[in-house]
Amino acid sequence: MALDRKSGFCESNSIFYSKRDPMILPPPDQHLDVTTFISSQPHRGKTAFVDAVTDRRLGFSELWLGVKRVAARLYSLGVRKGDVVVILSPNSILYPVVSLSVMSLGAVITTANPISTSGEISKQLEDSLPVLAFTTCQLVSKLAAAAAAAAVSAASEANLPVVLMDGDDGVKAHEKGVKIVGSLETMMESEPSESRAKQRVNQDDTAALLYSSGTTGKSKGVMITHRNLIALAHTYRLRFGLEQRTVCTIPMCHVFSFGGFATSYIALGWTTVVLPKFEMSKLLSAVEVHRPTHLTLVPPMVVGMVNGAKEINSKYDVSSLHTVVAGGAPLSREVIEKFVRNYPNVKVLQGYGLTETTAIVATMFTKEETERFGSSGLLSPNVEAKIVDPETGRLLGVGQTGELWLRSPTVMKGYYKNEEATAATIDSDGWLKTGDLCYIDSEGFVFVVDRLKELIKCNGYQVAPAELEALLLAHPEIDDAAVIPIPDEKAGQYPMAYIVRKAGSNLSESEIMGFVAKQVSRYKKIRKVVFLGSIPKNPSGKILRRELKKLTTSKL
Ligand SMILES: Nc1ncnc2c1ncn2[C@@H]1O[C@H](COP(=O)(O)OP(=O)(O)OP(=O)(O)O)[C@@H](O)[C@H]1O
Repeated sequence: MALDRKSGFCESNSIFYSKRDPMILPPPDQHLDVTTFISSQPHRGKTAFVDAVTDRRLGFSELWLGVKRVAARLYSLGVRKGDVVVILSPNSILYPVVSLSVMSLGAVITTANPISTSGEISKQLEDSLPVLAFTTCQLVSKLAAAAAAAAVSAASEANLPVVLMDGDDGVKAHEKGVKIVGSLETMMESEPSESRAKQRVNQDDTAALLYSSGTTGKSKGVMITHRNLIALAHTYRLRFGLEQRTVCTIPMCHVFSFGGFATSYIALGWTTVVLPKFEMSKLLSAVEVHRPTHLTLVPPMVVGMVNGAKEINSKYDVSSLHTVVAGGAPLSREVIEKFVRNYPNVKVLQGYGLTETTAIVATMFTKEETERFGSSGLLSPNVEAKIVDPETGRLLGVGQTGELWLRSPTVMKGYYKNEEATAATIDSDGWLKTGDLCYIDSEGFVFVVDRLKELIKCNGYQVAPAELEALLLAHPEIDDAAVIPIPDEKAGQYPMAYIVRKAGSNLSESEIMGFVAKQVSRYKKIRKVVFLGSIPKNPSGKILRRELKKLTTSKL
C-alpha cells in the first residue's frame, strides 16, 4: 500500500487514512449498550453535573443510581427495546439522566429542540412515533399542541404519556394531546418494586434519533447507534483525557452537545456546569465561579467573546480556561486570530462533523494543530476519507477540492424510515457523502470550503459564500455577514451580502463592495449589499440562508 505518512493519503486506492492513533473498540458482536459502556469507564471524577442556576449538584454515584431507577420505572410503564421516547427540554442536569436511562433499555431517545415551533415538533412526533415524552412544566403546552396535531394527522385519539422533569406528581396538566404519568424526581427517588428482564442490546441498535438541523432542506431523523456513541466517547478520551471541568451552554438536543455533555464527557469523569440556555453574561459568570478548563462554543459565541473581549477581560476572571472547542459552522482565521490575541492562554480547537457522523470526524487535539488556520484539524481516529469530484465522480488527491466522503465507526446507521435518502447518502461500501466541499492538505489537515448546495454559480464559476463571509468579517466595521446568491438573467447568479455594521458605523454599500473587490477575482465580487440588525442563525451557529433568500425574493 503506497501510504504517504505525512498526509495519510494512499495512492493505490485514493483513500485518506487518519493519522491519529487508532482506537480499540469493543468487538462489534459484543452485546453492549452505550449506558453500560459509559458507566463502566474508570475515572476519578466525583461531581458529574452542576446546575448553574440553582447550584444543585449530581455526583456520579447519584447519576447512576438515578439512571437505574428511571430505567426500571420506564420499563414498568411499558417502555421496551426499540420504542422511541422524546425529550423536549432546555439544557438541564437531568437531561443526561433521561437519555442514559432510555438508551440503557435499548429504547431510542429522540431530542426535540425547545425553540422549535409546535408545528415543527409535531412533524418530529409524526415521524418518530414516541411512546412517551419527557418535558418541563413550561414546555408541556407546546408539546401538547404538537402531540394533538400529530394525533390528528395519524387519526389517533391516544394522548402522549408525559413525565415532567421539573414538576411533581401533583401537577396535572389537562392539556389535549398529553397525559401526565409521573415526575422525574419521583422516579429518581423510588426504589424499583419489580425486577425486570434485561433485553439484550446490540451495538448496532439505534440509541438516539437526532434530527438534522434542516439547514439545507427537510430535517431528517438520523439513527445514531450505541456503537457510534461508544466510538465518539473513545475519540473524546484520546482528544481531551479525563476529569476536566466544562460549561454546557449549547443545546443538548443537538449532536454536538448531546455527544459531548450528555454522553462522552460522563465516560471521562468530567464535571459539567449546565446553563439552561446561552446568555453571554451567565456563561462568563459560570466561568468565574466554577473555573472550567474547557468551553464548547459555536462560532457566533466565539465572535461574541472576541467583540466583547475588553469588557470581558476587565469584568470577569476567565483565567481557568485553556481550551475552547468550536465547531458546527465555519470560523474564520481572522476571528480565531483575534480570539487568541485577546485570550492568549486559551487555544481554539476546531472540529468538523455532521449529525450523520455523530459529530466530530475532523478535529484538532493540540495547540500546534491550531496553527493550521482555516482547517478543521486532522481526521479523527479510525476515520477514512475520500475526496470525490462532484461532477465526474473521479477520486481526487492531496490538496484537491471535491466532495468529502467518510467511513468511520461514528457514521450513522441511516435515516429513520427513509431508505431512499439513506441509499442516496451512504453507498454500498459504507461511504457517507457529506455534501461538503473540502480538501485535505499535504499534512492531512481537512479544510471545509463550503457546502455543495450553498455554492453560488456565477457565469459558470463557483463562489463559496464562506470565503466571502470570512473576508467581510475581517473588516473592522462589520459585526456579522452572510452571503447568498441573487438571481441574474445573464450570469445565472451573483453573490450579494447581508451586513450587520458595528454600532456607530456608517459604512456604505459601495465601500463594502470595493473592500471585497480589491481582494477577489472578478466573478467573486459582491454586487449588492443589504444592511440588517442581525443575521438569522440556528442554534449551531449556521446561517439560515433560506430565510435570507426569502427576504431577498420579497425585496426584488
Ligand atoms: N467546523 C466546521 N466548519 C465548517 N462547516 C461545518 C463545521 N462543522 C460543521 N459544519 C457544517 O455543518 C454541517 C452539519 O450540520 P448538521 O448535521 O447540524 O445539520 P445540517 O446539515 O445543517 O442539516 P440538514 O442536513 O438538515 O440541512 C456539515 O455538513 C457542515 O456543512
